[in-house]
Amino acid sequence: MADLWDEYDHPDDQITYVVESLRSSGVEKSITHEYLGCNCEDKCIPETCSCLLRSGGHYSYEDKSQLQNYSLVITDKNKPVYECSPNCKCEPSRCGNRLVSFGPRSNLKIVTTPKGLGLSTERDIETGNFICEYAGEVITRDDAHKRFKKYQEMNFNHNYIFCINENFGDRNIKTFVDPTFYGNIGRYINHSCDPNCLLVPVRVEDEVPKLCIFAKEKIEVMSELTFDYGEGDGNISEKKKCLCMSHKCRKYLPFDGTI
Ligand SMILES: C[S@@+](CC[C@H](N)C(=O)[O-])C[C@H]1O[C@@H](n2cnc3c(N)ncnc32)[C@H](O)[C@@H]1O
Repeated sequence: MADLWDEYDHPDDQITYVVESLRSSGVEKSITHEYLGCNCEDKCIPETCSCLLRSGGHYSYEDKSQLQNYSLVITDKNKPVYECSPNCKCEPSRCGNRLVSFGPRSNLKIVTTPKGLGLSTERDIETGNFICEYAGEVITRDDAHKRFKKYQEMNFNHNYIFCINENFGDRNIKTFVDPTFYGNIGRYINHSCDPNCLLVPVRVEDEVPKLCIFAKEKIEVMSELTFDYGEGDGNISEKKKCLCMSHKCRKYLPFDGTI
């Protein structure tokens, strides 16, 4: 966290900009550090790198110096995606398994939309490219419920609390992120029932995933970036009318009734 920086800020100074998610103390206690990282002496390749061998995805790229052009390729949906981390022995400048830990892409812009503020791009984006993390406070399920109720009582216009629900075999993992007061540029991404982005949990250094937004398709300059809040079982929200205007619109914002 200490070295990470990005070029963005919030238009509202009541919101604190954080470059990556912060963990509330209740969440910190549940972290296990069983896996320490790979022992690759040179670059990491899928056949030998222990991070890539345990990962459900890898990045494909032409030129290691062009991070913005990396694309995520999911190879096994039943495994979490793991990036190499400072615990790994590989040389960061040669390792191709590090992307989201370097922060969001450039040329993102906060815009005004009928859904409130939104996020758009001032440059074309290719399929699979990384956009940014949906960063905020990682909170417990209990806290998510309490905060949601509190924010409703305070008549907040928007709900930012997001729950990602992952299933790996018998294992179910729910991660709750709240960027209401501490968040990054990702908190402005609106929902669409026909989105151009996708949320993928990526693990760097620990088992609490970063909620990472990738381009689902080629995105043209000045397009609004959206993802489907319902994909990972979605945000915690009241039934609110969806304004995505797509022909696939499901009429209401997704609501996660399972949490
Ligand atoms: C993560 S915030 C997105 C940024 C927000 N629009 C803002 O102004 O800060 C999620 C909230 O934005 C609004 N929103 C997002 N997508 C929407 C949609 N498709 N239709 C209507 N409202 C939407 C809802 O109020 C939702 O609770």
